[in-house]
Amino acid sequence: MSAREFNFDGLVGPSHNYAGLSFGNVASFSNVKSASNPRLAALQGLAKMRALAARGFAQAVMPPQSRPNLRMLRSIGFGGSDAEVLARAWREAPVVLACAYSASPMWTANAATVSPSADTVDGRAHFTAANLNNKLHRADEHAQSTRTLKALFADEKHFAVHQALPSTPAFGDEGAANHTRLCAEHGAPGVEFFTYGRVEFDPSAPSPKKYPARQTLEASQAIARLHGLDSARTVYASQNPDVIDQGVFHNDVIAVGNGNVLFYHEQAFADEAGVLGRLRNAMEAVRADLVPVRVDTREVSVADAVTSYLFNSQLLSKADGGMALVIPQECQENQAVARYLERLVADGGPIDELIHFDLRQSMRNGGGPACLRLRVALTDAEAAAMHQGVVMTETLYATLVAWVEKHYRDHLEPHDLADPQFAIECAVALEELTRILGLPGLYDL
Ligand SMILES: NCCC[C@H](NC(=O)CCC(=O)O)C(=O)O
Repeated sequence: MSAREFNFDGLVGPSHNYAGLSFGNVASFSNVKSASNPRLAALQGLAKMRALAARGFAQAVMPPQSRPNLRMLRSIGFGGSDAEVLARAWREAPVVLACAYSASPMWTANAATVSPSADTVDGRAHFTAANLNNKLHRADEHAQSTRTLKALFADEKHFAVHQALPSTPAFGDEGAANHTRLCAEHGAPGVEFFTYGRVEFDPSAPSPKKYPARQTLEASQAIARLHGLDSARTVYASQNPDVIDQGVFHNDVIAVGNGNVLFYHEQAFADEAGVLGRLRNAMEAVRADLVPVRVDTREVSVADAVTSYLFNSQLLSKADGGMALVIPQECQENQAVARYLERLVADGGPIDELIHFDLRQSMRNGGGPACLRLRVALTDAEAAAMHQGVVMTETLYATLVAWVEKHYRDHLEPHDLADPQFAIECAVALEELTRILGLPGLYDL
């Protein structure tokens, strides 16, 4: 059956800020407490959505989550009126207040793992919201992610939306950032490729020493079961723990796949040859040949990959049969990466075009083009059955730009989070957004 891959990009929320909350994510740590520009962040994200939609790629928008997360603050003992909760949290636990204000749901690659209907036993598209339990500021996202996915993909004839896995270290799950689908074409059965950083019940398995491994094998296996995947077409691979310790906190910082192409760094996996062998075998079952595009360390070091986010790119199939790599402009500012990319598109391989965007506001928190989008391959019938108000069009783009310009601040510093007026501003903005997107009751306020 023919299908198209929709990219659901996260709309950056009005409280986008830099709080250094993600230990192991180099950019987040280095920009702690610097001033952010939520308006610019949202406009940069929207510009990417619009440009890709205008090129004919299927593009949709995923709404932000409601911030501040007063429910979380109240659950840990901050009481009284909303203003009192915020004032006391600011006084006693400013980092926790920043967690309650994080706009991190903008990185929708972490919202869920998605298995298209061509891969699942019941022929429905399956979604499991990621519990993101490794970080306080992200650990509550799954509740709204589930709610949002249920609102967008409500038709149970076509879609199954699962609750997040139990929120315990054994089931650490970061969603599609550690999940890749390889296939001959989006509508055909594919191979689902899960990467993990740690195995809870095998202490002898490789794991990083310095930074946390956010995804476990047990979580990936649970998702494959929930989605009803065929074990012959499901591959698990350990990330290389040494690269996690160099800032590769998600596999999508060092590898990206699309169609039958896997673009990856030679140090991405603990056992490169074994992984490629298993992928090749699994792909035989779907009559597709794996095309690995391997980047050697002598061409691009892991450090250059982490600062430029070369692999946190989107790899998109074009109508002409080629593939475009959607990269952040940091790739062109890094000499080794820029030189590599020139050769890549000239060498006659599957990737023949570069599309670059200024996503600096997101990049400063460690989120590149790939972090900002959730891939959902949908047949025509499924695409017609999902909520239509989020599909990116020129009209929606213009409406959202006007909405951002009306509601978003262009300068946000840590102390602004203590201002009760700011919480009201955020609530008013999202209330209007539910009307723009035609999603009344989206938020459980
Ligand atoms: N897929 C990209 C995710 C980036 C995200 N950054 C953050 O949450 C940084 C937030 C801050 O530090 O304020 C993370 O590490 O999970």
